[in-house]
Amino acid sequence: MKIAVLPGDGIGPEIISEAVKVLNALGPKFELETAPVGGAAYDVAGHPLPPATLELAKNADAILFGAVGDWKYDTLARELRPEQAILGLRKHLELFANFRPAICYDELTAASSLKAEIVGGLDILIIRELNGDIYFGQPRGIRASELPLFKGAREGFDMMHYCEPEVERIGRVAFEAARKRSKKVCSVDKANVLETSQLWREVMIRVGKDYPDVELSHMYVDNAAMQLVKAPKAFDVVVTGNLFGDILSDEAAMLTGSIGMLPSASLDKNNKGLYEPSHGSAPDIAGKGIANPLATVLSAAMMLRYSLGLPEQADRIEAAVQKVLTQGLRTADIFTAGTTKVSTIQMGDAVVAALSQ
Ligand SMILES: NC(=O)C1=CN([C@@H]2O[C@H](COP(=O)(O)OP(=O)(O)OC[C@H]3O[C@@H](n4cnc5c(N)ncnc54)[C@H](O)[C@@H]3O)[C@@H](O)[C@H]2O)C=CC1
Ligand SMILES: CC(C)CC(=O)C(=O)O
Ligand SMILES: [Mg+2]
Repeated sequence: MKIAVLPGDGIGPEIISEAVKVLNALGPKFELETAPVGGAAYDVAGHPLPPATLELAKNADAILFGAVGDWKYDTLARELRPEQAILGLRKHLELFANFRPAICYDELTAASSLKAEIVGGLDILIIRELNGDIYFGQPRGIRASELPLFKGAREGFDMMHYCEPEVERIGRVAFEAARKRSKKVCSVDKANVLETSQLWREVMIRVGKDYPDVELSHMYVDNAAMQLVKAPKAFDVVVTGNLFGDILSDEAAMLTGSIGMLPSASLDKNNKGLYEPSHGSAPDIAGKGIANPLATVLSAAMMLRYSLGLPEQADRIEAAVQKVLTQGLRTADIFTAGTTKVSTIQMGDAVVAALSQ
């Protein structure tokens, strides 16, 4: 089984090293091939997603991705920015279905910024559409305005856009996922204002008729943002577009204690996938050895389950993560009084040790 390993920038290489360490300790032999991506690729090849990296990703059975981006690339032309690498991979490989499970481990309720009774036992699944919306819509750009009131002033514009089949396919993914959980889907949109969302809602209702056993509800995104911190356990599967899903999943991350705990899977229609933590490259803590590698380790577990057909190995990793948390080991982002602070590498080592305990 061939895994493309793309560490990227910032904390990317630090957290990927720990996930690779865990994969190598499992038993099954994986063929791991590493390639530069993001700013690291721009530095060596002049492009954030060089053809060789894209080829490797296309030909692998799965992709393990760290994170891309750094402030030092912020002045580059948009097409050369590191973020284009992850957007490009998602688009080229048609990874349209992004699974972001937000689970609050009992041991981490104190690490959440919310009260324990609000987040204790939380287990929700955000399903974010990943190939459309305002992130990919055309036209977009910055130009001189033609608006009478602002004529000649610079204006920025991005097209929010969804085609009916795009909404339908992510809707089906969400309903199927809900069937394996508590049979509830909440579709989040802004249908009171946006045409795109009106279409989104109409399609969700139509697709929902094929899943009479699943309860479909709808919520405007502003209310969803509020309900996520008010009563997050009222949700089960949340399905939403690219932009709203990006924002809501970072919000949900804090319910679990830290964004360093939130893994993700980005899947195509055949369950080929890219696996990455939900967070970014965290340049503010890069190189300090304090990043939490667990979101990446848990993403590797999702990879074994969804793309590589090794659910028992995925279970082993998840059980090992549970064990290190029970042992009281915490990176700085989830540290609370009475627990033991460990580095990125120590956390990875502890997960490896827990695999055989
Ligand atoms: N998929 C990707 O590669 C993504 C890349 N980015 C890029 O990452 C860069 C930084 O973006 P930000 O908005 O700061 O988001 P970020 O997610 O990188 O960081 C936000 C905050 O969370 C903390 N954090 C993130 N991951 C952590 C971890 N594993 N352990 C402990 N703390 C962690 C950071 O230190 C920071 O304070 C930007 O260039 C952005 O474009 C952002 C999101 C996704
Ligand atoms: C860096 C962006 C392209 C995406 C992002 O923030 C995310 O996927 O969570
Ligand atoms: Mg994001």
